[in-house]
This record gives sequence, structure tokens and C-alpha cells, in this order.
Amino acid sequence: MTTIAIPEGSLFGLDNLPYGIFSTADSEPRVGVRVGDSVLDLSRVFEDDIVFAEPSLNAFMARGRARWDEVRAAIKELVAGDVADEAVFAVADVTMHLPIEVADYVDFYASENHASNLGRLFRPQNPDPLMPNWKHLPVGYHGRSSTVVTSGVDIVRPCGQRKGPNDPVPVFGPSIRLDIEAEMGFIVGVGSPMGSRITPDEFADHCFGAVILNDWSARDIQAWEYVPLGPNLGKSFATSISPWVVPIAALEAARIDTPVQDPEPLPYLKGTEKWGLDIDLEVEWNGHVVSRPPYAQMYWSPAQMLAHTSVNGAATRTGDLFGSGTISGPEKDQRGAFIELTWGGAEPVQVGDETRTFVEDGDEIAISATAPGPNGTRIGFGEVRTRILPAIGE
Ligand SMILES: O=C(O)/C=C/C(=O)CC(=O)CC(=O)O
Ligand SMILES: [Ca+2]
Ligand SMILES: [Mg+2]
Repeated sequence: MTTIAIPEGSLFGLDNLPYGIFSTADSEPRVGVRVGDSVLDLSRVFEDDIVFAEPSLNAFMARGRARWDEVRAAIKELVAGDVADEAVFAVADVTMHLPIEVADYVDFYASENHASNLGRLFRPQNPDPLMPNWKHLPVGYHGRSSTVVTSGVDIVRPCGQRKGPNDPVPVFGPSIRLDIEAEMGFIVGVGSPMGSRITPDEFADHCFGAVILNDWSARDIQAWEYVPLGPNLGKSFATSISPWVVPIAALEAARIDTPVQDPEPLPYLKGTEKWGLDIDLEVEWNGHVVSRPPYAQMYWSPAQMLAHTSVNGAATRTGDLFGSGTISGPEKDQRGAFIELTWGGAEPVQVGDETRTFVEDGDEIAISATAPGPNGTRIGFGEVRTRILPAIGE
């Protein structure tokens, strides 16, 4: 038997307990929970519940909130005592996998600073950078679930059509404006049948947890294709999420009011509970921090996004993933996309000894996040780290 040591100040103490899918060199992917610098094998400690032997969290997530709470309490109790040696692995010794089987993937646009900046860059002719609908509903587009991958999975630079202002006709080739979008992703554990709605106050009964999300964006492909139906191939080649899913229950101390919403949202978007979240992100470009986006500034809450998604009676399912939209604060060094940080490429940023506008082949981007825990502590989401490989055929 062994005691799991939790280092002083760990971002993965008993108030966090994120779930993930891990394997070792000689074992299959299964459900683990992170405790300090260790992974506790839940397929081992809860042998009687088959959901923990699954290669995704979906079966566990589908069990519902009462079971989530029960398992979380049981883990805290287990970890306070001794656990079987065979059930504990060092984080450094395991491989992490995509934690969920992604059902539908929708990405929102909930940061007022980001939406205003992109409006100025994409639609400079418009007097108001925000579209008229923006403050009335959480704007979103439907993404491609099959290309959601986890940290450590390299991304091949996408090819596609683009048409620059001086190109008489569209040209085809590798994207020359490859960008990131630093976001949080929210995962539906328990869905809702077609013809029903989820209210904002029912959020915690449906949402299982949160991850960091990088919505890779080829700005040149996007700018040419997006009118009038929104992003398609400029976004669908890859979306990266962090491997540890932080349970919604771990975010109690991070819950805050959203910024004042004016005009007042329609009744179906109003709840009585606070679902703004005080999460701090950090974006590293080749090992250098270039931005610190504050989730606390997001205009629309994840509870409002889920309510909006289902208000027309659309079904939601276990494994649905919705992105918050790029997180940008009011300051330049709080912008969550490089198109904003470099103002469309016009203002290169210093990345160590080099300068950058958009992402180059071989670059590595890492996004990490932390949030307040109880009693002045902090909890971590870990990171999502990705390297960019040259386009196919180059
Ligand atoms: O304003 C536009 O035309 C485009 C906006 C985006 O690309 C942003 C997007 O994907 C949503 C977000 O992450 O905020
Ligand atoms: Ca996005
Ligand atoms: Mg994407």
C-alpha cells in the first residue's frame, strides 16, 4: 500500500481532482484522476464500476451528477488513506489521451474584447465592430468533432483557398496566417432530449467539467470562405484540448458574476446562479509567455451558452463540447489570438530572440490555466501543448 504525496502548493490537490484517460507502455487507456504529481487508476480502485475501464470518460459522465459527486467524495476519502501500489502512477510515466469521445462541437464568441477586435480587423467598413445580434445572444458556429485532439498531438499546417486583396483570383496552398485561439471548453456529461431545453440554472446537472481549448484558425482561409455562413475549413482542421477535465464541482471558488449584460438578455438566457468563472490563462509561444487572457472578462457565461444551444429544442448529448470563444481582455497582452496580438500581422511580437506575426512551422504553442480553489489555494487545468508541422507535400 502507498500514500499519495501531494506537494505543498500543488495545483492538483484534493480540491481539484481532474479526470483523464491514461495508459502506460504495457496497458490500455482507462480512467484516472490526477492527485498531485500522481495518477490514481480508477479502474483499479473502483473495480466494480465498469465505466472506469473505458477508453473515454463518456460512460462515467453519462451516469450523472449524483454519481459524479459520489465518486469525487470517495476519491477524497481513498486518497486520505493508503491505496494499492499498483493503482498509482507518476504523471511523468503515463501517456494521456483525448479524454472524451466528442459528440457535437460548437464554438462560441463570448469575449466582447475579442469580438470587437475581430470585427475591426475583418469588417473595418462597419461603424460598429460588434454585429447587432452580439449582445442579444451568444453567437456560435458548429465545428468538426472528428478533428478535436489532445495535448501533444502535432498539427499539420492546413492547405486551402485564400484570396488576398491583391489576388485577382483565389490561390491554393498552405495557410500563411495560421493562428491560435485561447479558449475554455465545456463538456456535456448528461444530455437533453430533442424537444426539451436546459435552463442556465440547470447547468451543473448537465455540464461535467472544463478543459483548455485551442481553436486553431487559418485566418487567410477563414477570411475568404466565411461569408455568409461562418467559419468552416479555416477552423475544422484541428482543435486541441487539454487532457485533464476539471470537474465543475472543483470550480466553486472560481464562480463570479459575468460583466454587466446590457441590454438585459431575454428570459431564457437569465439564471439566478453565477456562472462567470475567474480562470487565468497563459499563452506560451516557443517557451515565451506572450499573453495572459482573463476568463473573468467573458460577456456570456457557459451556462448561457448551453441554454442557448438547447432553446430551439435541439438535443444535447454526452460528450458534446462547446468552446467559450477566444478569451481576450482589454489589454494588449491579454489577447487570446495572434491576429489580435499582432493586429492582423501589422505589429509583430517579440518571441524570445525572434519576432512573429502568425505561427511558423516547428513553433510550439502551450496554453495553461489556473483558477482559485478554496481558502486562497489555486487549482490547475494543466496545459494543451501543440507543435506545428509543415503542410503536406512541402
Ligand atoms: O468575427 C469573425 O468573423 C470571426 C471570428 C472568429 O474567428 C472567432 C471564433 O472562432 C470564435 C471565437 O473563438 O471567439
Ligand atoms: Ca474560436
Ligand atoms: Mg477548430
